[in-house]
Amino acid sequence: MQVSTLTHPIHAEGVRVVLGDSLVLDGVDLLVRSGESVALLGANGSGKSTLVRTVLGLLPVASGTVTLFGSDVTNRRDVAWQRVGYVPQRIGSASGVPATALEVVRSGLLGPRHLLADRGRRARQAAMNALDAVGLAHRAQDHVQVFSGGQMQRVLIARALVRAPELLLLDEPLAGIDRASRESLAQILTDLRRSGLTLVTVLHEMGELAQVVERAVVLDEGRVVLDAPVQDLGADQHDLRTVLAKRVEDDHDHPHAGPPIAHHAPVLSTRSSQDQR
Ligand SMILES: Nc1ncnc2c1ncn2[C@@H]1O[C@H](COP(=O)(O)OP(=O)(O)OP(=O)(O)O)[C@@H](O)[C@H]1O
Repeated sequence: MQVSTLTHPIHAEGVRVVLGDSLVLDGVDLLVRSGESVALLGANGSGKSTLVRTVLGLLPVASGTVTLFGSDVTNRRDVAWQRVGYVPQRIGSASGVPATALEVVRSGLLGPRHLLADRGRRARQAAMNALDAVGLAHRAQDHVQVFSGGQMQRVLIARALVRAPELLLLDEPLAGIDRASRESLAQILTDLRRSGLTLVTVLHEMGELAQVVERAVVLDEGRVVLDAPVQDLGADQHDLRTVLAKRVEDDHDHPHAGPPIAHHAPVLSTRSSQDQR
């Protein structure tokens, strides 16, 4: 049976976003189906975070449409926000008022319709379950100020998971964390994916998340220049510059084959995210 496109977790069509004097997104199409794991890749300033924030209805759309689970994000009251979790680019663990991991995760239940939901045993249990999903239940009462970058990232994921979303968007979850934490994060996201969660992850490069991602959407200067299953990218999928250069060659040889690509290879950093921060 064919599922109506209206119910897809994300459906963006022809999205243009202007910030200041800049056209930051220029006709972006993005369809994310239920259960998919999609990486948004691209160089610094290519528009990845802007696309995520636009999908979340946080930025005005100059033209085009964005729907979340079939509801236009510009009509915020219509959107089923409890179905959507968002993990922003990592905030420093030392910032903000002192709070335990449990308190940070419970804050994920706050919101106009959840004013009372942060109290009581049910909320505590939901927060503990979310901490358990990221392997931090045993640190529930510890202050996040003492957490490492990787542990803080896991707390922020738990905060997004506490409402049991169906779609989780993560902005640069690997940035600035050590290798062991990146591997642990990859395992957590693998488990979440197996549980049926739809994942959209902003990345500079796939790195440890290569096994979690099934589709790569590459942005360059506000446009989608590649949208392809990861398995089609070949063995050298970690080096996107090589992949994209090859795609351009293939496109030249077989102009009608494969997904649409740009006529120039976008410059993508091959350095790790850590190097860039
Ligand atoms: N509020 C703003 N006003 C003007 N320009 C902006 C604004 N926010 C972002 N931009 C510009 O939009 C472009 C895309 O930024 P964006 O943060 O979406 O890129 P990105 O791909 O996520 O990059 P990074 O990996 O560095 O986070 C950049 O050139 C940036 O300078």
